[in-house]
Amino acid sequence: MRKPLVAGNWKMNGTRESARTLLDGIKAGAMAVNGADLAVCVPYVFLQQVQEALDGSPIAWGGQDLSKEPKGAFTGDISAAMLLEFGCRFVIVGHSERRTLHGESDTEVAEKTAAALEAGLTPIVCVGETLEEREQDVTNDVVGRQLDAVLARVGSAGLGRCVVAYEPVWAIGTGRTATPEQAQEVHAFIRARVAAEDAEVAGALKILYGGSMKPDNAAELCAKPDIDGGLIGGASLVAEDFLAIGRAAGGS
Ligand SMILES: O=C(CO)COP(=O)(O)O
Repeated sequence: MRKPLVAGNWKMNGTRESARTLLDGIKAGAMAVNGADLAVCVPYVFLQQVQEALDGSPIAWGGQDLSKEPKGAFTGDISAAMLLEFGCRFVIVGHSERRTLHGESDTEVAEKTAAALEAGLTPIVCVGETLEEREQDVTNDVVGRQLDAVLARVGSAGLGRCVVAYEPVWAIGTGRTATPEQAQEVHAFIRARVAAEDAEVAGALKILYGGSMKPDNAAELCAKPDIDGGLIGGASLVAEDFLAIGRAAGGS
C-alpha cells in the first residue's frame, strides 16, 4: 500500500512574511490530513525559517534543485550536504522549468538524482512531455527516455528510493489539467517501465501527478490506481488549498 504524498513546490515565490503565514496555516491544518504525507519544497533562502517552523511537525521539507557536485567552485549552486544540514528530506530534481530554462539534460538530471541519493535525500524526479510532444504522440517515448536515464544511473534499487513526479509541461501553471485518464495512462506506463526492471520496486514506487492540481480536481486524480499524490505549484501557496489537496489525496 503506497501512502500518498502531497508536496508543494513553492517555485520562486514568497517573502519571509508570506512564508511565515503560509507555514503557520499549513501547520495548523496538518493534523486533519489523514492518510497522506505532506512536504514543502521551498526556495533555498527560506530553508532555515522552514526548518525552525516545521521541526517536530508531521510536515517534511526540501529544496527545489541541487548540484551534482559535492562541493567546490560552483558559484550559485547548492549541494546535497547543504540541504541535509537544513533538515531537508526531499529535493526536486529535473523539474521541467530547470530542463527548459537551465538546459538540464537527462544525463545531468540522472547525476543530480545520484548525488541526492548518495547523501540520503529523497529525490522527487520530474518527467513529462511538452504540448508539442503530446500532439506528436511521443509522450511515452519522452517520459521513457527521461526515466531510463535515471534508471541507467542509479539502477532500480536507486529509483526505489526516489519519488517520481509526472508533470505534463502543458498542464503546469496553465490551469489546464491532464484528465485523470490521461494522467493514469502515463503513470501506468511509468510503473510498467520500472516493473520491467524490478516488479517490487515498481509496486512500491510513489508516482505523483503535477500540473494544475487543485482542491477541486485532486480527489478524482488521486483516486486513479497509479496516482499516489501530487506535486503542487500554485495551489501550494495557499494553505487552505494545499491542505484540501492533502485531504483529498488521503481520501478524506
Ligand atoms: O510545476 C508544478 C509543480 O512542480 C505544477 O505547478 P502548478 O500546480 O502551478 O501547475
